Amino acid sequence: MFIFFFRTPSIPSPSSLPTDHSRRSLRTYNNFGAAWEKRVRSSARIRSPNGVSVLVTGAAGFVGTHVSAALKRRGDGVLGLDNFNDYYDPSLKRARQALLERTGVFIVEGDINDVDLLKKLFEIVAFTHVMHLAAQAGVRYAMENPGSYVHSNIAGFVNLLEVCKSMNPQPAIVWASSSSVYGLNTKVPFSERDRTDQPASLYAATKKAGEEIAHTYNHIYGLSLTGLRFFTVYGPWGRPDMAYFFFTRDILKGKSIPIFEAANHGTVARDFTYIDDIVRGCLGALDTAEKSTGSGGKKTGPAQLRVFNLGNTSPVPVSELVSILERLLKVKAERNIMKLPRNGDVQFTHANISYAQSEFGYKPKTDLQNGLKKFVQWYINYYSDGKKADQ
Ligand SMILES: NC(=O)c1ccc[n+]([C@@H]2O[C@H](COP(=O)([O-])OP(=O)(O)OC[C@H]3O[C@@H](n4cnc5c(N)ncnc54)[C@H](O)[C@@H]3O)[C@@H](O)[C@H]2O)c1
Ligand SMILES: O=C(O)[C@H]1O[C@H](OP(=O)(O)OP(=O)(O)OC[C@H]2O[C@@H](n3ccc(=O)[nH]c3=O)[C@H](O)[C@@H]2O)[C@H](O)[C@@H](O)[C@@H]1O
Repeated sequence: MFIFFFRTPSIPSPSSLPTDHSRRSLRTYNNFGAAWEKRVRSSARIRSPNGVSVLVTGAAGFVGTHVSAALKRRGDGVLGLDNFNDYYDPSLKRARQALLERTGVFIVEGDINDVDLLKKLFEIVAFTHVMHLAAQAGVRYAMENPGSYVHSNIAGFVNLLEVCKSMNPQPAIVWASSSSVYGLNTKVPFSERDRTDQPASLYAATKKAGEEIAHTYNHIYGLSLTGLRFFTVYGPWGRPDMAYFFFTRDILKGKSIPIFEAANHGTVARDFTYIDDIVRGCLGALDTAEKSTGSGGKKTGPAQLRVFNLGNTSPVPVSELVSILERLLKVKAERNIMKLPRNGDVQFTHANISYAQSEFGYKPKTDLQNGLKKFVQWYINYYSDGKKADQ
């Protein structure tokens, strides 16, 4: 029996989303006017004595919004860049944009593949850092739209690095890799020294490729590069394509939810990590990033190259995630236990975070129960007024 205690929200399911991520040209974005340049400058203005100026790519995304807001709060100059693609409900990205605008962060609408736009942004602002979070995320969608992963995670990353390497001075770059690079690795907890040559999805393969590409640009051009392997991040303003988000929606709708199980009733588990912990990790990585050592495409000495796990260190079975949601939502889920399909998912993840702990004191503080409580509160509040719920 299902108990509905408020209006059931409805958001699009990932499978119904369009697969074409348009590549609009620079001109269609309405960039480059005097008013636009003024907004760019104002957003990137440093407001505290030790502040830095950061270009945040993927700023209208889940992690990008939280990181941009945190940087702005402490007085850094922050400029966002996002192409607002329709992988999931773009109105959620617009709502995050509105939230950031209220704090003084401007998001330029554009693609990281647009070299002219990137150069223009660096011409206006001498960014000290790039927080690169723009990517095609999601492990399962890679089977539907592989090209979008190549476009954003490989071509887009290379484009961004090409522009950064030719700057004088070059910015330091902190960017999002993924726990998915551990792929079929069975040694737990996952350490940065473990093998990452068995990706289970094209998404993971593009993130692993990103780590190798980072090595090349560090080696040849002296770019300072820090990759962050996030572990299944969740929280308010999250991503509708992720299980905790659409499980919430479907439990409330009374729709059955597919829960994956490994062979012989093996547990599928994730090291779910709360967004505030990830934000602290991102800022720690940024604050300890050393300067790049090149300028105008020429390296003058060795530069920093790092990769960190940012996880929670306590994996939780997906069935337990569902039980927590049931308690928080006060609704019983209709569970459809399914064999883990070969769809890009791995059976479990578990982070060893000692490296991030030693380098910048990373220490996750929020357990899944408390983190989901905050997510559910946000979800109910966000969708309760009928806001764009039926797209
Ligand atoms: N959320 C997680 O659990 C998780 C885990 C591991 C790694 N990551 C990585 O962290 C980063 C942020 O993830 P998220 O969860 O916030 O995802 P997200 O999809 O919410 O954010 C990514 C943003 O980048 C934008 N974008 C995509 N391609 C672009 C392009 N070519 N040009 C400009 N903008 C583009 C999207 O519109 C989106 O707003 C991604 O690199 C993702 O791969 C996320
Ligand atoms: O940590 C990471 O690197 C990755 O974390 C998440 O990927 P994932 O852990 O697969 O997160 P979800 O898609 O939310 O899945 C969470 C769990 O639910 C399970 N699941 C998912 C979907 C479903 O229908 N049923 C189900 O049981 C998955 O097998 C997985 O164990 C993000 O979606 C990726 O972008 C990110 O790179």
